[in-house]
Amino acid sequence: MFKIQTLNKIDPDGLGLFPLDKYEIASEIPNPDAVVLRSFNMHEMELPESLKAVARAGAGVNNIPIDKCTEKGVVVFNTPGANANGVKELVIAGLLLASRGIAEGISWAKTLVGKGEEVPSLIEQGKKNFAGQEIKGKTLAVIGLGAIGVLVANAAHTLGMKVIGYDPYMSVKQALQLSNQVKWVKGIQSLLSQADYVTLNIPLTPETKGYINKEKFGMMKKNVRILNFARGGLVDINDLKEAIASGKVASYVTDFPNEETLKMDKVIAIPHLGASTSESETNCAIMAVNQVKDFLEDGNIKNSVNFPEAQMERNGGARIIIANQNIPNMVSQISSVLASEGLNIDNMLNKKHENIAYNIIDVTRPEIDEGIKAKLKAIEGVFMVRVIQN
Ligand SMILES: NC(=O)C1=CN([C@@H]2O[C@H](COP(=O)(O)OP(=O)(O)OC[C@H]3O[C@@H](n4cnc5c(N)ncnc54)[C@H](O)[C@@H]3O)[C@@H](O)[C@H]2O)C=CC1
Ligand SMILES: O=C(O)CCC(=O)C(=O)O
Repeated sequence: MFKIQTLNKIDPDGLGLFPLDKYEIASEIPNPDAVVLRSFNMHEMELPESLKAVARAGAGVNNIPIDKCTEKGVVVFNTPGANANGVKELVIAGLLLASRGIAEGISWAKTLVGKGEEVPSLIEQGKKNFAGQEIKGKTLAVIGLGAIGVLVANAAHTLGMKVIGYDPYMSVKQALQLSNQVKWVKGIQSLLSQADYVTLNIPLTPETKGYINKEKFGMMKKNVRILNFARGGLVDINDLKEAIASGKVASYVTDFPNEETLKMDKVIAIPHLGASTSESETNCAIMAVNQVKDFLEDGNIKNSVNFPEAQMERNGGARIIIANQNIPNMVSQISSVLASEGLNIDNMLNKKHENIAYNIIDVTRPEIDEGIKAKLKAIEGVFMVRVIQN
């Protein structure tokens, strides 16, 4: 039986893919083989020795201690693109919220409760306070042309915006999906100096923390509107406060409010709703669960952020999976151990990601002695071994 711990509510269409004759699933469960989560912060959590996989039903993995997981041989998965359309739609709503007094106007209209027959005329008198601008013809700068950024860029173009994008690491797959009407800009200064609107669609990492700061505000035009549906930590909040006070920033729409931004003028705070649609939740959960199953049952890896892609058809025999440091002479030491046990390698895959090598080895015997694990683990540089019997 595999044990799955869920740290957030995971869509039942996904969780239902774990067959109950093979899997036990609970929010609290001793010795889990895998954790499935959304935004739960795992940084303070002790990682159980039994843990083999962590699956983020979503894109951002800044809530997961990736380095700690890697050291322990725990494979971390995410679900690239599975919620991108949900976020794109909310970013488009954000463009409109940043342009018109929609949020402020709605709050004001509610204050008229009790005014009876005067309400229609009060509405007509008060609406002048909430007038805005149209997005057509304005320039949107998209920072991060990944799954979400590309969808936002293409959609904004169809709404009549001039769209420019910046992503020094854009993948070929994303480049092929980007409309040829979106202008790819090489330098951040050039990008920001043209923008009426800026949308952030990059991950939060130690390198991108405080990415939008005093220096970047300095590159922007007056009255710029900023959309942050990526992570709160990407924006330096003290610098934002100054930029709002000086009139540089006309509106900051964020899916990640905190105590400070909630109190600030010109901030529209949304309670992290980017991926909160039934479609996104289902897509993410299905993808996360399928990836965990494939890993636990067959050692295959798809969409991991810390391990290489590795998929190999089973041959009907037992399978050994081994993770080791990516250093010379490992494969020959591993095969020597297997040969000394009289095991014949039928098929083998060796893949690398940064300083990790991952091996899938199928042998002809249907079952192998678990004791072999100790011998393989004793090889210097090997940090994870699993035997999957047929
Ligand atoms: N509000 C919400 O509910 C959601 C928020 N997100 C956030 O949005 C982020 C992006 O999501 P996806 O587009 O799905 O991820 P993705 O991985 O497909 O795209 C991220 C893109 O950012 C680029 N990038 C990384 N560092 C950069 C930098 N310094 N400058 C410019 N580009 C850079 C990458 O090359 C990549 O193309 C996630 O990491 C997550 O933090 C994602 C999903 C839901
Ligand atoms: O699960 C959620 O609602 C959060 C989605 C998100 O922020 C992400 O996928 O990075």
